[in-house]
Amino acid sequence: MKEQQIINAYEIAKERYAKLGIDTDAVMETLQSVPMSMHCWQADDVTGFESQGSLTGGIQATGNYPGKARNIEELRADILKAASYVPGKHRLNLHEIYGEFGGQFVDRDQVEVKHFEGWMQWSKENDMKLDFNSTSFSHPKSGNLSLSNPDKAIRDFWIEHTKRCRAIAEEMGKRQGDPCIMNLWVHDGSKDITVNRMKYRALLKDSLDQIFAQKYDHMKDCIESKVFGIGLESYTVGSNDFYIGYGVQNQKLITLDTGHFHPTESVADKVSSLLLYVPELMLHVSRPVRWDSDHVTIMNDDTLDLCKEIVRCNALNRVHIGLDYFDASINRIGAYVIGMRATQKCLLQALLEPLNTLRDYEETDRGFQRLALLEECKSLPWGAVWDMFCLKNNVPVGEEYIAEVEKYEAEVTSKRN
Ligand SMILES: C[C@H](O)[C@H](O)[C@@H](O)C(=O)CO
Ligand SMILES: [Mn+2]
Repeated sequence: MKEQQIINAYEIAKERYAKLGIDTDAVMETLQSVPMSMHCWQADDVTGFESQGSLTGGIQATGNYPGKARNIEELRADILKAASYVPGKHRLNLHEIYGEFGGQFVDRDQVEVKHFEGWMQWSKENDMKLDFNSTSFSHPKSGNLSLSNPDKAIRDFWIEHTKRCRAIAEEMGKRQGDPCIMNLWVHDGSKDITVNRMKYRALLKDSLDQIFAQKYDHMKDCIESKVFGIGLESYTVGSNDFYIGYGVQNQKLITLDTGHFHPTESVADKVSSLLLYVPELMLHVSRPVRWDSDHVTIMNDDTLDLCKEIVRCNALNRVHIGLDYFDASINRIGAYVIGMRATQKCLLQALLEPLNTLRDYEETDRGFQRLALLEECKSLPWGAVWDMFCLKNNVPVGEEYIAEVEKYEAEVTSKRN
C-alpha cells in the first residue's frame, strides 16, 4: 500500500472517530505503550535446550512443519525476526528449559542465574525485557504430580526448582529495571478418579507457601490454573478455585490462560471480578479449539471481549498481556506474527470504543442506543488506524508481512532439517 493512501485513509478515520469523541492519535500513543510478552516456546514447539526428551505434562504441540528452531541462536533469530513484524516494543517470556546449559545436563534443582546470563545480555542488546516461567513438565521426575507429590523427595525437588526460578526472575527484574513476571504452572493431576483431592491440594498449598516464603522486590509471581491436561482428565490439583483462593489470600497475580476454562466460559468476564481482589493479572492469550489446543490467537470475539474488558476496567497498568500457543503445523514465525498482531488489533478496537457515550446511554437506561452504537463500532474504520500504527512503527502494513515471512522461510528456516 502506498504511504499516502494510508495517511489519507487515516485522516478520514480520524475525523470519523473524532465525531464520537475519540482521539485516534492519543489511542495510538496508548497502544504504543502496551508491551506484550512474547512466548519463546512457539519457535520450537516447547522443546527447549535441556534434553531431547518428549513434551509431557498434558500439553501437546501438533504438526511437523519444517524449520523449527534447533538451538538458542536459531530461536533468538526467529524471535527477533517475528518481533520485527509487530509494531511496538515487547517482552520475551522465557521458560526455564530455555537456559544456556553449555552442552551439560543441568538438572532443574541445580539451575542458576548463570544459565541465563546470555539471555539477560541478549535482552539488553535487543531492548526486550524478560519474563520467566518455572518448568515442571518434560522431565523424568514430572510424572503426574510435581509440587503436590506425596513423595517428599520429588516434591522437594520441584520446590527447589521453583525457588531457584524465582531467584533467576528476581535477577532479571533487577538488571532490566522492571519487574520480571514469573509464571508458575504445574500440570499436576490425575487421569482417573482420585479419592484424595484434598490431600494433593494441601500439598500444593504447602509447597507454594515454602516457595513464596522468600520475598523479592524485582519480580512478581503469578499462578496459572487449568481445567485439565491430556492424560490427566479427571482432576487438576491447581484448579481455578484453588489458585483464586491462594491468590486472594496471598495477594499473588492470577494468570488467566484463555484456553484453561470450560469452552463456554467467558474469560473476559473474570477480569473485573479478579481485579477487585488481587493486585494484577497475567494473561496467556491463546485460542482453544474445542479444548486447550493452543491454536494461534486470532482476532475473534473471545480476544476482543478480553481486551475490551481490560480497557473498560481502566486496567492496562494492572494486566500483563502474554501469549501462549504453539502451533507446529504452520510457519512458526508467521504464527507469532498473526497472534501478536491480532491481539494488538483487539486492543486497538477496545481503545477506540466510545466508552463515555456508551456509559451515558447505559446510565440513562437507553438500551437500544447502547446496543446500536456497539453494533456500529464494529464497522468503524479501525483498520485505517491500525495501518497507520504499523506505518508509524515502520513494520509491514496489512498483509505485506506474508511475503516477508515467506522470504525468511526461503532464506533461513527451510534450510533447517
Ligand atoms: C508452556 C506453558 O507454560 C504452558 O503452555 C502453560 O502456560 C499452559 O498453558 C499449560 O496448558
Ligand atoms: Mn498458559
